[in-house]
Amino acid sequence: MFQVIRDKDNCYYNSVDGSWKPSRTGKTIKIFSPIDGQFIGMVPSMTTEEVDEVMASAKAAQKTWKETPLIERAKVLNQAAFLLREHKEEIAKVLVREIAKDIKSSIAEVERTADFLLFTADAAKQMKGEMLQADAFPGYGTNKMSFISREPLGTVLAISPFNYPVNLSTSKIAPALVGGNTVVLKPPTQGSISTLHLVRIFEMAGVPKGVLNTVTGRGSEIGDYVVTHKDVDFINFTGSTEIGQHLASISTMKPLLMELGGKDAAIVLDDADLDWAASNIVSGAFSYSGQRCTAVKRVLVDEKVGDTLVEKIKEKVDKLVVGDPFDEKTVIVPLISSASADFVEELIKDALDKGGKLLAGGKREGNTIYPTLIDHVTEEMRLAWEEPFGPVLPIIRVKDIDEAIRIANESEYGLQSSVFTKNIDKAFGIARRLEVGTVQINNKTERGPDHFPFLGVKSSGMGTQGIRYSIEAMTRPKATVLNLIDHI
Ligand SMILES: NC(=O)C1=CN([C@@H]2O[C@H](COP(=O)(O)OP(=O)(O)OC[C@H]3O[C@@H](n4cnc5c(N)ncnc54)[C@H](OP(=O)(O)O)[C@@H]3O)[C@@H](O)[C@H]2O)C=CC1
Ligand SMILES: O=C(O)[C@H](O)COP(=O)(O)O
Repeated sequence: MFQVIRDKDNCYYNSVDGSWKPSRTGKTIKIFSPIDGQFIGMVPSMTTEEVDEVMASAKAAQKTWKETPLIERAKVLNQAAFLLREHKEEIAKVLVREIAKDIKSSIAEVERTADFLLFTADAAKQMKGEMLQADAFPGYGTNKMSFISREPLGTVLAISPFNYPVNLSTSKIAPALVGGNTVVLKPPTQGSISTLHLVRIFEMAGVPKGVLNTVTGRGSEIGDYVVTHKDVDFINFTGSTEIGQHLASISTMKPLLMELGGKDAAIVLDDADLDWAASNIVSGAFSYSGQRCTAVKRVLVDEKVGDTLVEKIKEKVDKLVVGDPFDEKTVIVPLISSASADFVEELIKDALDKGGKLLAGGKREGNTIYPTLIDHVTEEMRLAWEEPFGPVLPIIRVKDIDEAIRIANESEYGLQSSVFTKNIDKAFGIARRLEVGTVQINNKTERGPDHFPFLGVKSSGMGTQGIRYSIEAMTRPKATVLNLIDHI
């Protein structure tokens, strides 16, 4: 068992300049489990002075870290991957307690994160600079050459959401570090204990002093100060569109990479394999109780096959196991907070009040919303447009492909879409017209594998993540131009 540093009252410390520091003021935030409301621990609510210290340490450490050979930076990532695998059960259990993610998905999150680290270390070693020779522009000749290498940006501020505290922190930290940046990590408050376990792993893996630091505290209190801090050179944020837009409005002249909310549609054509579509839709919509940005959040089905598809979906929804996240069979877990459950209930009620047909669920116990399937959802209902971040799936029946594309594109979001059909020509034609970052043909919407580009358009994000893409986003080209004087 490895120890994450905390005091006798179970208050965790922050990683600052290579050591673990308690709150200087004694101001802390208590973390309770969404499963049963039990107290799990506390984290410091850091002050602006404490944040300044973190930023100064990251800035100072960057000078040495960027000169550290790539092979040494990559070794830290490889070692962290090894340690994560070694401690995956312990870390997964912390995830289960803190964010009520079912045990199978929690273990998968840790394993996936270890793979992410290994792949990032390798990808960085494959990246190359380039050389360009001057050409046709008037006044320039072949005596002029630009040697282009990649430079780190400085200090990256990483802000991660509650639903993947380990994985979505690492997807920012690893590409930033391997690119020669230092990192200040602001974890989600509900999820900060899991994240501090991850940071301890990095420390054990040999990350040098000041290279990876943490700032705990509520985003609503300390967030704006951190985001607008003069020593932050890049912001990598995953979270809600509302907060993302706020950060974009206050962070002037700082490059941003943001993955935000979604309302991913699964479009099902009349020639689709309906069994395959139904399995994908149910696992896409309900895993971790729908608390995934890429969850299938609406089905747009050709009315000719609507009844058959709905019957198949319902059969699977009825079998979803609701309950204890520590049980390997559980899929439907308590939502992260009662406010989230209230919001999901509100959307369900609105749909039912306006004529939606409840086929499954519609029941709540504490923060657990039973898997809910609502048929005959129309464009007047909020559920057609808003992101529930909970286990509720609306079915919208459409008369043809054009109507499906119109409704899919009318969303403010543009993360992903699925198209289920056996006609590959149609699939590509529809994919071309959908305003999203990724179209999945005959598969649920999902982020992985993690070396694919992952991005949202419209209100779903800015910039592109994915291993190589993230390294590129957190480094910049540096051009050194050679001018040959005696050019023959
Ligand atoms: N597209 C994608 O890849 C993903 C998108 N999401 C989206 O995220 C949402 C759910 O995640 P959730 O964690 O609730 O999202 P939030 O936007 O509430 O929080 C995300 C992070 O931002 C922090 N934060 C809040 N306010 C500020 C601020 N003013 N300045 C700086 N940081 C701040 C939060 O801290 P604190 O916890 O202290 O409030 C947390 O660490 C959903 O909308 C979902 O779609 C989630 C995962 C992936
Ligand atoms: O945080 C999220 O919701 C993710 O970025 C989605 O990842 P997943 O598709 O692998 O669950």
